[in-house]
Amino acid sequence: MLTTAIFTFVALYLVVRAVLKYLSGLRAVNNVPGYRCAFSTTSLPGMILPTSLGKFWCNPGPDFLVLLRHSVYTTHDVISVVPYLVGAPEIYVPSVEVMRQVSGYSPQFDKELDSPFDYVFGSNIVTAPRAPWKRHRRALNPAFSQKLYEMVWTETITTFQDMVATEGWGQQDSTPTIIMNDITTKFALAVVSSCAFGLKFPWAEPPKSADGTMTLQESLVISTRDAAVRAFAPRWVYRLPIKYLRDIELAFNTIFAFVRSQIAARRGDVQGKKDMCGLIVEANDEDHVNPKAKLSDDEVVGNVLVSLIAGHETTGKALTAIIALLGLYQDEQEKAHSEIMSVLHDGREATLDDVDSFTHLQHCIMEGMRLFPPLDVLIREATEDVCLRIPSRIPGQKELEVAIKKGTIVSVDIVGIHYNPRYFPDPEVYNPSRWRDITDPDQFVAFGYGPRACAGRKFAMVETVCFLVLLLRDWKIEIVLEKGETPEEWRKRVLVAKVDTITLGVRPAPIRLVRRK
Ligand code: HEM
Repeated sequence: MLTTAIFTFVALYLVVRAVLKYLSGLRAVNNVPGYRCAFSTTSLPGMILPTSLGKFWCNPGPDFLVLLRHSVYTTHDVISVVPYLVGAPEIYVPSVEVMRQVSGYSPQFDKELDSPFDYVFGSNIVTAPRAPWKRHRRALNPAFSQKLYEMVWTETITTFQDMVATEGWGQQDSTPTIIMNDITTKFALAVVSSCAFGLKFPWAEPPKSADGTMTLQESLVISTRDAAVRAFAPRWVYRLPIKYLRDIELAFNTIFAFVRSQIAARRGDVQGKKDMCGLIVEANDEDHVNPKAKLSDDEVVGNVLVSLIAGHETTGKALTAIIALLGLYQDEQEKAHSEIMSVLHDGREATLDDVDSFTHLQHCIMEGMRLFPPLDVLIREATEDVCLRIPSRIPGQKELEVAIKKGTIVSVDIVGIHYNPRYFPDPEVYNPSRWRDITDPDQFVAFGYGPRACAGRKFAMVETVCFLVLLLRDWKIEIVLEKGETPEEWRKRVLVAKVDTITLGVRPAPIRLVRRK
């Protein structure tokens, strides 16, 4: 009897709580239409559970914007997600104008004040809200210097040569089928490890976990993909005999052991190298010269870890999409090749000073990142009640004013902006030359906007340009079709965007390199 009464009371309490949460969520987003579901997309369960938009069970999850980009915004300029169980109410907008309002310098918006990734990785430059972020940024800013970009250029060449030699492509006229995703992520990790941490990463022998069962790259892939599980699951679950959970435990142990060993080595290094890792460790010194840039022990670990993650997953995924598109659109590849040969007409090697001369190549890169931006949203939280001014998708219509409440998450939808026909006519078409006529630099949102824009933008661009110059100068990229498959069918099979908790990329992309005569 008593048990039934307690059960009924608890059930009633939960239902009332859910209804109140739901109603207050609707008020917070000013009743903007959208998805009504148990979990918000930025909550841990919302991130872990797959996207499902059924009538009886709705979880927008990580993929809904990619899946619905053709339908959602054809009828709405803004949508909301209102959860009744876990998470804050959310607004999504595919608008450059709103991005300026939300991701600019306004104190009305900040990064999420309680990011789940802070629990997993430690407070860091990427996820920290404004106040601690200033310290993080001061500590890391000096690392992003001309010296770093020179190192990125040199390391990209060295790693490229190591890759070609180790893979045995040097002696061949044509390579076997390559799954580009595997190559590019490993490549980007090798470059960032070397430039940011001074850790050489031989192509044949990538660093492994202490027991030799997991490479550093595998542990980073799992740590990023399953960060939400790590934040959500209690520690005891990792003792269960479930391979998936055991792998997560091993991945996190490997990555934390690696990062701590790098930090310890730097502390013992009296010369103190001024690369990214050296600067982060220095900012933790007892007698650090600038107290406004001092970092705690956990912040040191957090920053080293996210620099590794931010510096390789994104670049690797962007490179795969760009290479796959160049393989599919041979005319654009030939234009990029001709440009490279004309810049290097006297047969010399390219240098960092040449980067700006590869205009068409840069447009191919931007167009690839427009179609497949490695980060699909800029997530901010309203720090006070605020009115969003949202332009209409219909020419001549008045802008919409949406009053949202403090605590609402406002996500600037990068995919939505990059596929918005107001900014990019025929947005589905791969057309690198469109960038010749685009005068507003804010329309390219792949690296974010405002004070929190990507600190590694130049790092990534230098690496990507250098990689593609080396590749396209000597090799022709060809897509590998299945038996009876047409290039259009290959496009539909491979060039499909998928979000892996944090980053967006294409499906496994089979290509072949054919040596240019
Ligand atoms: C194609 C490659 C890359 C893409 C598309 C990319 C994209 C982005 C975006 C969109 C943001 C802003 C997130 C926000 O506003 O919420 C960001 C921030 C950041 N990125 Fe990147 N990134 C790339 C490569 C890199 C690299 C190579 C590094 C470092 C080596 C890096 C380091 C950072 C850092 C430190 C931040 C945080 C900046 C701050 O809040 O002050 N990124 N990135």
